[in-house]
Amino acid sequence: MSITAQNSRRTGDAVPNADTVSNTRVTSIQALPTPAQVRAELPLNERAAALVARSRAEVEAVLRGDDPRLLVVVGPCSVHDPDAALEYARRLAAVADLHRDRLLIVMRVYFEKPRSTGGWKGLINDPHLDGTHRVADGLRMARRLLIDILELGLPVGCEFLEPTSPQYIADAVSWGAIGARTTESQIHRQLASGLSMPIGFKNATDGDVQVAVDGCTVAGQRHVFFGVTDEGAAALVSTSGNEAAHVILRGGRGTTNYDSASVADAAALLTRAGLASHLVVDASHGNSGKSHVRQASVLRELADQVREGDPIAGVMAESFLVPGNQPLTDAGRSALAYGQSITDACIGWDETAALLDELALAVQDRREKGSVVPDQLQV
Ligand SMILES: O=C[C@H](O)[C@H](O)COP(=O)(O)O
Ligand SMILES: C=C(OP(=O)(O)O)C(=O)O
Repeated sequence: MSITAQNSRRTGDAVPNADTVSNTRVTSIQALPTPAQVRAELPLNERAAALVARSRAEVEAVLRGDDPRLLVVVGPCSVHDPDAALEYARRLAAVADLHRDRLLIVMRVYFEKPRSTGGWKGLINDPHLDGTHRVADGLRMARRLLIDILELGLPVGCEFLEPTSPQYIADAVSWGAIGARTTESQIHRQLASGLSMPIGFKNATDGDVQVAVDGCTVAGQRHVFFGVTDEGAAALVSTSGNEAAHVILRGGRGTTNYDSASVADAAALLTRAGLASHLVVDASHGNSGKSHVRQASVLRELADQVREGDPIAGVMAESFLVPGNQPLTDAGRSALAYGQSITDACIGWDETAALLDELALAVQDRREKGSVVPDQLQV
């Protein structure tokens, strides 16, 4: 029986039956192409796979303190226009190459947006920005863009939100995040335990860091949970645990936690949990009050903290071609300015390039001072 038929409230039915009690609030269910189909349409070539494998290992080495560089995850808050994201990637690839001895730059390429109170949920969920939710198009557009960016020699980082979306794209991803709104979710912790790349857990939106530490602990364990096969059948997934889970400090509602004392407090929580104390700090979100202007000054302060030897293995920033952000209105894509965020405000390209220079100098100074991130001593 079709969902529509199941949903019809048959007022004449005196006795509920299996059809009338199921899916009463579901308006449609549509099949998607399977992960295997989308991956076969848009395969990862050997060069791209080698870059993914190498950059995942490099990120892990930076997080352990075995690689003295600073991880920098930088890019738009969200991708809404693949052409603009690719133009950004071309510019970033050149800068990443310039700073490759001091910075390990991973482009932030976020396709899934967890929203506080609703709104556009990202390119995969609504790729045409018009409420049509052509998710099959979104999955293909996302995968195409990841492959194009890898072709430039640039590794990519994503947030993982839908539990089954990684099967469509995760082979092209070198670093991942579980966001502040899902960091306490068992489903996302289980997911992280099976993901192939290092995964950062954000502290919660209220600023609680312990939930992110717990996220790392749980993601490090083995799990068995519901999933789908590459061919789209219901399945049981067993995982080995992700030993490269780490904490991302992103501030909270009205509070920041990027300063040296907060970083030290978080490192102590990790040590108490028996985890390595390496950290990533997000200059955006709660740490900047979502102001791109403030975000740039937070990054400058973080550069000083790196220089002084704080246990900061990586930083994150939201940056795009044009500074600031713009609303997505009913006029949709046609009314948007090119290269400007439609979610959080981003630092513009010129300032981003200058900030990356400053971070590279800070890493150089840290090295010359001989200070190292603490895990280099502990692991
Ligand atoms: O990074 C993006 C946003 O901060 C996140 O998706 C939440 O956005 P919202 O608070 O505007 O919904
Ligand atoms: C939603 C994001 O961050 P957070 O989970 O820290 O709010 C994001 O980085 O897009």
